[in-house]
Formats: sequence, C-alpha cells, structure tokens
Amino acid sequence: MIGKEMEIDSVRVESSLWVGNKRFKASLSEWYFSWTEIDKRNREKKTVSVPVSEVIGVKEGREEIQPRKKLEDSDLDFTLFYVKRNRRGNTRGTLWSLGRTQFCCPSRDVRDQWITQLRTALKTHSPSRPHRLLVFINPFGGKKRGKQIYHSLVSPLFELAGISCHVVVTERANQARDYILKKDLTGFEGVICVGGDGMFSELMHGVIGRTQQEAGVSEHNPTVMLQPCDLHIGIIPAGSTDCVCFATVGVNDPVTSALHIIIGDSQPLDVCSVHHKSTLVKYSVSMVGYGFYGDVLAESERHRWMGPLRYDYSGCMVFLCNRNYPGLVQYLPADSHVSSPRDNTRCLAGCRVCSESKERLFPHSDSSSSLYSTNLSQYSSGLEGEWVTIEGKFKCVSLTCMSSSCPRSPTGLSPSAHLADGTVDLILVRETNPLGFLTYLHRHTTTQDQFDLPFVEVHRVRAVRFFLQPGEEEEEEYEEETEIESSFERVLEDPDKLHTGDIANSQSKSTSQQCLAGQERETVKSPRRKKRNFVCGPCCTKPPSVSVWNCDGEILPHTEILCRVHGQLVRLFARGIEDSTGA
Ligand SMILES: CCCCCCCCCCCCC/C=C/[C@@H](O)[C@H](COP(=O)(O)O)NC(=O)CCCCCCCCCCCCCCC
Ligand SMILES: Nc1ncnc2c1ncn2[C@@H]1O[C@H](COP(=O)(O)OP(=O)(O)O)[C@@H](O)[C@H]1O
Ligand SMILES: [Ca+2]
Repeated sequence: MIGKEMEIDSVRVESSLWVGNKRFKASLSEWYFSWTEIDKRNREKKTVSVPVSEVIGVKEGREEIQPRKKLEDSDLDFTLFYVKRNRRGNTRGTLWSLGRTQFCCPSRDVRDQWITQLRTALKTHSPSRPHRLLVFINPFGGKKRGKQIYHSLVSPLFELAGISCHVVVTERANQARDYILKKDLTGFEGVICVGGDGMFSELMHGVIGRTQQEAGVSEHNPTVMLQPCDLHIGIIPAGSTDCVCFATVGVNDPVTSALHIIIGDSQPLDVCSVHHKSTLVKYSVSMVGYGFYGDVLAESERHRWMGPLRYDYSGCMVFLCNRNYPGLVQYLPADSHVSSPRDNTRCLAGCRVCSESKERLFPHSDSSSSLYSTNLSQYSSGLEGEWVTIEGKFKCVSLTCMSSSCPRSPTGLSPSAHLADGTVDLILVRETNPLGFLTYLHRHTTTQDQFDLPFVEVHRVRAVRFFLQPGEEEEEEYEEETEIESSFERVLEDPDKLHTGDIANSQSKSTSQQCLAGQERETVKSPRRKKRNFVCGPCCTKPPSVSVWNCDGEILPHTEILCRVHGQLVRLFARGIEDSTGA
C-alpha cells in the first residue's frame, strides 16, 4: 500500500514529506536522515542532514519538549528531535540545543514506517547510548539551582530519549561516592552528577574505587597500574567553577551536556593520583595546586555563602597577602617528542595526540578492558626514570591533567594540555613582585602566553614529588590511618582547624613576609604543628611559610605528596571541545 509513497530498500528509505506547507524529499541512509526541499517545478533546493547518531528521539504527532506541550493530534505527523549546533561568538566550544522538526506524511502508514525506520536506525547505529543512568544532584552546589536545572532542563530530554534514571538528591558530602562504592550498580550504564567539580570528584572517586575493588587492585600502592573504568561519568554543570565540564565540552551548559550524555559520547580522561607515603590521598583531573590556589580555596571555604563569587573575593584577598612558599619539586619528564605544553596546539574533539596515546598507554590491549587485569604485572610502575629537581620559593606550584579551562579562564591553566595523553603539566611560578604575578594571572583570561614570563616555567611530566624545606618536614600525625577518608573527614568536620589558632601556643621559630597591606608579619612555626592548620584569614594575621594543596577544590591533609598520572583512567559522556571558531 505504501509502496508508491515510500521506497524502502536495504540501504535507503525515501518518501515525500511536508514541513509546514513546503514539500520535501526525505531519505534515511545508514548514517544520515536528510530532507531536501522540492520546489513547484520539482527542482531540488536546500538539504538539511542530521546524522543518525545525533537524533535524540522520534515522536508521533506534534510535540514540544521544552516547554512540554502536545500540540494538536494528527496521525499523519511525526516530530524529529536532534542535536542542533549554535555558534558561540569567538570562544571555542559549541553550544548544543534541541532541534525539532515536524513532518507531515502522505498517509498514516508512511508515518508509522518512518517512525519504525528511524527508531531502528537509532538502535542499530548508536549502540553506545545509555538506557539507564544513576543521577546524583547536589542541591547546594554553585547557585543552589541543581534540582531546578535537572528537573526543568535535563529530565525532559532523558525522557524523550527513552533513558530511565534513578535520581538521588544528596543530603551530605560523600554520599554519592559511598553509594557508588557500596551499592548494587547492575543495569546502570553511567553515573551523572548535577553539581560542580567537587561533585564530579565524588563520582570519580566512587567509580575508580569500585573498579579497583572489583579488580583486586590496591589504590594505596603508588606504583600500581590502575584498572581503567568502564562506567561512564556525565556532568550536568551546576557548580561554581565547572572546570571539568568546561574543559571536556567547551561550554558549561546543562542542555549541551545532557545531549552529549544521551548520544553516548565517550571521552577518556587522564587522572592524577596523589599519595602521601603509601596512602592514597586523592585523585585529581583538573588542578592540584599549592601556594596561591591552595590559599584561595582555604580562604573561600569561609565564604561559601557568596556562591561562585567566593573564589574571586578570596583570590583578591590572597593576592594581597603576596606570599611565597619554599619547596623542592621533583618531576619525571614525559616524552618531549610527542607534544609540549608550549607547542601552541589545542586538544580538540578527535585529538590526534590523545588517540595515538592509547596505543602507547595500553600496548597489549585489544580495547577489551578485561585484558588489562590479566596483564597488570607486565606494566611498568610509571615511576622509573630520571627525576629532575627544582628548588626555590614559589608563588604557586600547579599540576593539571587537562587545560583546566573554565568560564573564569577560557584558555585555562595550561592551554595546550591534553585530556587523554597520559601526561600532566607542571607549572612553577617562582617568587616575583605583585605586578608580575598579576600579569601571570591576568594572562589566563587573554590569549597572551602565560608561560612567556621569566619567573614561570612549565613541564610536561608523568609524575611529581613535592617536599618542604629541610626543617619544615611534615610530621607523621596520620601514620596510623590507612584510610584517606578518616584524615579528610577530620578536616572537614572541623573547618576551624583550618585557621592558625592552635599554632600560637606552641614553641616557635619565625620567618617573615611582606604583605601588600604593608605590615611586617610573623610566621610562627611549631615543631608540633599540624599542617591542616596553616590557612590564615585575609591579609594574614599570621602568614604561614607552608601552604596547603588544592586538589580539584578540596584541601589535602598532607603537604609532602607524590602525584602520578594514570592515562585514560576514566571515561566521560563527552567528546572534547568541538571548535566553533574554525581555527
Ligand atoms: C586577574 C584575573 C585572574 C584570573 C585568574 C584565573 C585563573 C583560573 C585558573 C582556574 C583553574 C581552575 C581549576 C579548577 C578548580 C576546581 O576544581 C576547583 C573546585 O571547583 P568547584 O567549587 O566548582 O567544585 N575550583 C577552585 O579551586 C577555584 C580556583 C579559582 C581560582 C580563581 C582565582 C581568581 C583570582 C582572582 C585574582 C585577582 C587578583 C586581583 C588583584 C587586584
Ligand atoms: N547534600 C550535600 N550537603 C553538603 N555538601 C554536599 C552535598 N552534596 C555534595 N556535597 C559536597 O559539596 C561540595 C561542593 O559541591 P559542588 O557540587 O562541587 O559545588 P561547588 O562547585 O559550588 O563547589 C562537594 O565536594 C560535595 O562533596
Ligand atoms: Ca593529560
């Protein structure tokens, strides 16, 4: 019956369709659904093509999703929803929205055939789409709009795409991490966080920890080859910095991220493990920063009520404190033939450096992850090689596995870093005058090279060790703790311990630094000092000569640490930055 109106063969489906009052020839091939306008003289005009991999859903009748509306019912119509790209000024990153086109068919049978054919094509040619997801919403992240963002912008899209979700609104920090570590995850193809970098970090710790538990790998051993994680992580940005989302998608937009999740995009990501002695302290994907960024974070925790602005306020305060910190940094250089942090390239979707790294990182794999565990013993510890030593006084020491671009700094901490090349960039900013440091910071917001300054150096590395000056060594107050959780939670439980209060009553020796407010301050050091007490208030009531580490937005309870990169350890529902500038 529909033979005349619709042609179906093994490679193509074709028919006439109407969009509004215009006639189109529509065709579905293996990879594309296209419709071409036909004018009154039967001439073909403009064609619109949508890759099958970017079709979000097909609905009978006329529907609108955002806002949800069922328009008049017609059994000749179907509505196609797909990814639509919107150009974004001259910044990189492409904003996606939900495209929607209503088609009117010559008969109901043709309409039903189109719906069946399109849905079958989706199943066949988009096999990596998730069907069931576990969603964690932090109701207190960023501007506290997590629940609203999820329910109004994201959930309708997941429903349209036929994804079923189990939603957990968190009631405490680390609830999401513990859920992933302990509960039955059968049937879930991914975990999603609605929140900021802290929330992402919780999910990542859950996923990495769970994967190592199941593979029988000890995370506390800094030389071990960790098992790569299959369970994908998705980020719906609703936080303060949203660096991981911004650096992997190019924009921090909940709808864009939801669409990447729906179509099952997959982006591997390097992860840095941070150890203190033989205890795992934390994992990081964006920034492990000592000095300025550590101080900014510690200061900002006291101003959480300001929301995302707390970082700008604290940034100014800490800048005025004008501190420098002595330390000894050692690193293992990465292979400089592959790439360099100053090669002026960008890691974009389909990055060649990252895809070639896969072979280097997993030389014995045939991409089936079960092979990794059987071959674990064959891998090197990742810590052999010749360590390079640098000693000095630093404004900040930062490590980043990726560019760490964010809305505050669209080029990021290290603009040419790669998401999945198995390396991390080490940035050392030595003691300098305030104007110099301001120039360095300001260049994060422009296209000027922030490494082209005499007091800044950058190295592409595989591992880093940080030591305090002799005489400043860290005490073994956490010796008995084998679980990182306990030491972290002690700091989190009592944020007041972040201030210098209990330093004052101890035996002391002192050094001095000049604060920009012009006063000579005293640094008091105690042989029984606790490292977690080192953060002072704005403009240093008692400025320390030891800072804290900021690890993806959390303060670490140790100062002397070993960081090692694990190439492509986790996978996100993302594809890297789609360059909208055409550059
Ligand atoms: C003069 C303008 C200076 C702009 C400098 C921007 C540097 C930006 C580098 C950003 C790296 C971000 C790495 C990601 C960190 C996040 O994991 C982590 C957690 O995020 P969450 O709360 O969303 O969970 N975020 C952070 O630790 C925040 C770091 C943000 C630092 C911003 C500092 C702003 C500094 C402003 C200094 C101004 C000096 C002016 C003097 C008159
Ligand atoms: N219900 C909750 N109550 C308090 N803290 C929470 C809750 N859920 C998550 N958190 C914690 O809040 C921290 C900050 O969350 P995040 O979503 O990253 O927001 P922001 O970007 O504003 O810092 C995270 O480290 C996370 O562990
Ligand atoms: Ca990297």
